[in-house]
Amino acid sequence: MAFATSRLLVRTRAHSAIMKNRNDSIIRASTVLLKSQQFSTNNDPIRDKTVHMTSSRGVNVLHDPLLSKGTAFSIDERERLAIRGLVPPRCQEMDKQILRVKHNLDICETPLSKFIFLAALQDRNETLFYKLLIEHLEELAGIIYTPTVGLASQRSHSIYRRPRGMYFSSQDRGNMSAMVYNWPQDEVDVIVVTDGSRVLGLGDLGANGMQIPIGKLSLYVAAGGIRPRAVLPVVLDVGTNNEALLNDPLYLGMGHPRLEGDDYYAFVEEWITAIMTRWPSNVSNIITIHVLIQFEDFKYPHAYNLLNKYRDRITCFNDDIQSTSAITLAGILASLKARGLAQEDLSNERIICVGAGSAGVGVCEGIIDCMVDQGKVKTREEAYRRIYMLDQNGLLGNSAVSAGDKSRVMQGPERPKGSLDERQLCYVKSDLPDRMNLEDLIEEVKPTVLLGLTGIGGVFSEKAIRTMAQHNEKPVIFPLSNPDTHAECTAEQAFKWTDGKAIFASGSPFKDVKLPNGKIGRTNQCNNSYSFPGIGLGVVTSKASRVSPEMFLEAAKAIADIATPSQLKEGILFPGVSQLRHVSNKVATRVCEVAYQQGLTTKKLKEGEVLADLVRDSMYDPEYVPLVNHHHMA
Ligand SMILES: O=C([O-])CC(=O)C(=O)O
Ligand SMILES: [Mg+2]
Repeated sequence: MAFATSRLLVRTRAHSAIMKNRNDSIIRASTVLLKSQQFSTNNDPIRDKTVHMTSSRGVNVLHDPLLSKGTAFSIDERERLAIRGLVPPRCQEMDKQILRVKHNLDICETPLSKFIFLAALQDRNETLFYKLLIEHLEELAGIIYTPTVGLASQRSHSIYRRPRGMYFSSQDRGNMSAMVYNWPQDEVDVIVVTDGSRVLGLGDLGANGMQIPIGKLSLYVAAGGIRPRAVLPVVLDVGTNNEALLNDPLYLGMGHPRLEGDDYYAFVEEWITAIMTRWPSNVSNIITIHVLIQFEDFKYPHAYNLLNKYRDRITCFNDDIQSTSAITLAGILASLKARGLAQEDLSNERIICVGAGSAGVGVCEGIIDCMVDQGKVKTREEAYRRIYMLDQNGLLGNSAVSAGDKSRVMQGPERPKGSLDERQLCYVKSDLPDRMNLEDLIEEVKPTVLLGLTGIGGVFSEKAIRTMAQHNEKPVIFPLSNPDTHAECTAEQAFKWTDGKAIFASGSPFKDVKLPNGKIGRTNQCNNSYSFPGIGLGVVTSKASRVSPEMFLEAAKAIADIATPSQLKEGILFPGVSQLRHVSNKVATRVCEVAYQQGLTTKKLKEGEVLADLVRDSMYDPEYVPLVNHHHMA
């Protein structure tokens, strides 16, 4: 493949370009980082690190979560930042602080109370929050991210404490280009934005959807090494159609039905224009300040329409369509190896995808891209024949659309219910009974892989899964909807109904299952958290101007290559969530290579510089650095 042959050359060029970028970004940073030895930092516990220059003093330092160290300020710092006497006398090191916060977290009785505790910690001291998160990533990802973030989103208005991120609402139309200057950071690397219209598999949660960008960006920092001060969570509050929220006096979003049609797209356009003015992306190859926009949890078909509208204009991607696709493809590729097959056998698979929304269609497009890339199918049409897609009415068949009738291919609410758009149309199977149900379809086509992207808990019936097991030595069962309560089946069910033969992956975490024969049924978390942090890190590090489909394809291959043969044999497809930083590093390196290969960045690399090292070195590590006040310097 082309990427492989030129990788060496790309490495050297890419590296020097990125070094220059880093220097540029350090110089233009509003808060300047300098070597500590250049200043008198007498008795500072931390030497040989950078210092952080700030214009803040006194309580403003203590109450800024990006600056605060809680009880860890040194005597020197207390003096020069005018906080002497404002904190308890003992200077405590971070490991002691970690002991305290972990203990306080452990005595929280419910996942939701842990969520609230962690949010409060993040609002007090981000460095400590990220240290704790990284040290206990596997345990805490399930709190700040799926599944608990789902519950926190549903309750967001009643557990509200402090604001985080930015809200743009229907009453802000005409003002967004001024509002963006209310955000205090001049440098933003990643924005995650949602309109709250399809929060995980939970549907329309309006402005409560804010918890999702916050959670995703926490993973961007913890797993992807993006700097905490360079992330911005955003909600576009265009109203909600959720009656319960509209009638709830505590709800904090706009109390009207969603804007749709032209009003909706004009709203998003105004927001994008405001963002691009405040943090311009690449302008005709002259790379200026750069921001990556991740669209998150937009309902179908808005998710696709926005992606298609902006993907060639700005640096953006849609997480549910593209990163879910990358990780699911990685799971299927790894499962081929786990079944003793080669990754190149993908085109021989028969795949059923239950769910035809943004995630379902996105996942299948990624699989098709890979089949075409492997060259075993001649055309995309041939690849489409390997995938059977169902929506809530069964197999996509003739009745939903009289094939070729483009007049029915419409977007948005105007589209007649039950009809398909041009993306879903590709999967219509005219040679099978129309609207066949899942069980009959499995019996008929004997699929090797069963994917669930419906958002509806329990749609994989016992009969469906048992039939999968009849036809496969190792049936691949991926109930991918989030959170766990919306998974198409549980891990217990998948292993029980396949007599322990399943290769299992879910969107939200499930515990391994003890099988009656004493063996362990291994569960895998096939969640886009394996892909988006690394893709973002790669784009930010390489300063790529666009996020290309090849980046997702290469990310999938990189992730599929991580599990060892013995892990694969046991049914382990990915390393555990505790290894996310390692996975992100690998993904980001591959993404950088693609960026250089495709000419999506113009920065030069120095001779001999290695891209993988550069990615690793650019990752944020939560450690306290000495704080110095501008006035003190003068
Ligand atoms: O957030 C997650 O766990 C995965 C995701 O993007 C979704 O389900 O919408
Ligand atoms: Mg999502």
